[in-house]
Amino acid sequence: MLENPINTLYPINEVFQTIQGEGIYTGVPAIFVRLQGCPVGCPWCDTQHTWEQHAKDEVALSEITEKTAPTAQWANASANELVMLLKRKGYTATHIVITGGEPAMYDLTELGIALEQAGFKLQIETSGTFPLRVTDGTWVTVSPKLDMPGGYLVRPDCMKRADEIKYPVAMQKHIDQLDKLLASCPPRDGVSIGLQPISQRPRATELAMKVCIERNWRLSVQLHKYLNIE
Ligand SMILES: C[S@@+](CC[C@H](N)C(=O)[O-])C[C@H]1O[C@@H](n2cnc3c(N)ncnc32)[C@H](O)[C@@H]1O
Ligand SMILES: Nc1nc2[nH]cc(C(=O)O)c2c(=O)[nH]1
Ligand code: SF4
Ligand SMILES: [Mg+2]
Repeated sequence: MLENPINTLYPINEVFQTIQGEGIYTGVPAIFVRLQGCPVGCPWCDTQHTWEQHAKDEVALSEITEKTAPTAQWANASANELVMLLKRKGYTATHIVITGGEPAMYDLTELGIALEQAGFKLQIETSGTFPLRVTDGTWVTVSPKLDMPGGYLVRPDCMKRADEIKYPVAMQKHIDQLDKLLASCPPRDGVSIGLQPISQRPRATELAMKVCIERNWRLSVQLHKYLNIE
């Protein structure tokens, strides 16, 4: 097999334009490209329809942009096909968020180069459990996943590459887990750390606010869920 295949195909679950609802870029208009497939298995994951990639769910790329509800359907697209699709759609956002599923399962270099050449700024949302293959200019948001059923470990190299850490929390145990991770795999100096309450639970939000104030960390509330947008 070629080391660096040209025309990598990416399994695309959905493409849509909205407002970034999480992390440092909250509020920024963004095009989301959601890739299919994730083996990490977070029990509270809000995109479980992306976990499995079944052949029976493969559809044409044109069907992906017409989705009106979340489904497990996906379509293969090359980086160039995706750029052409974005141009056809006439989106106004210049910020692209590659998410999933777990997008770091795929080599995103070719996709990043094509999108950057087309004038877009890239951000990836990742659990930090797969080696990152992204362009140097890609903004990397690592949302570490610890002790999840899939048994994947957070990688120190992902923690070092992170431009932002965004940790989902519901209880004190999660803060303790994060503290341990930060001690063993420290991010670079000055990297923003944010806490994201799991599923808008009031107790989770209270805990996240309290710890953010104590530590001078950022709160990430999944703005899109309060606004009822995608
Ligand atoms: C669906 S994941 C996809 C990207 C990647 N697999 C990851 O976990 O970062 C996108 C973001 O949503 C967060 N997330 C997923 N389910 C959530 C939930 N129920 N409440 C809060 N955040 C959630 C994840 O932690 C991650 O930051
Ligand atoms: N509006 C909006 N913002 C988001 N930020 C990260 C998301 C994701 O699913 O990765 C997400 C999402 O699904 N919608
Ligand atoms: S790693 Fe991300 S996509 Fe995968 S189960 Fe966890 S939150 Fe969901
Ligand atoms: Mg989401």
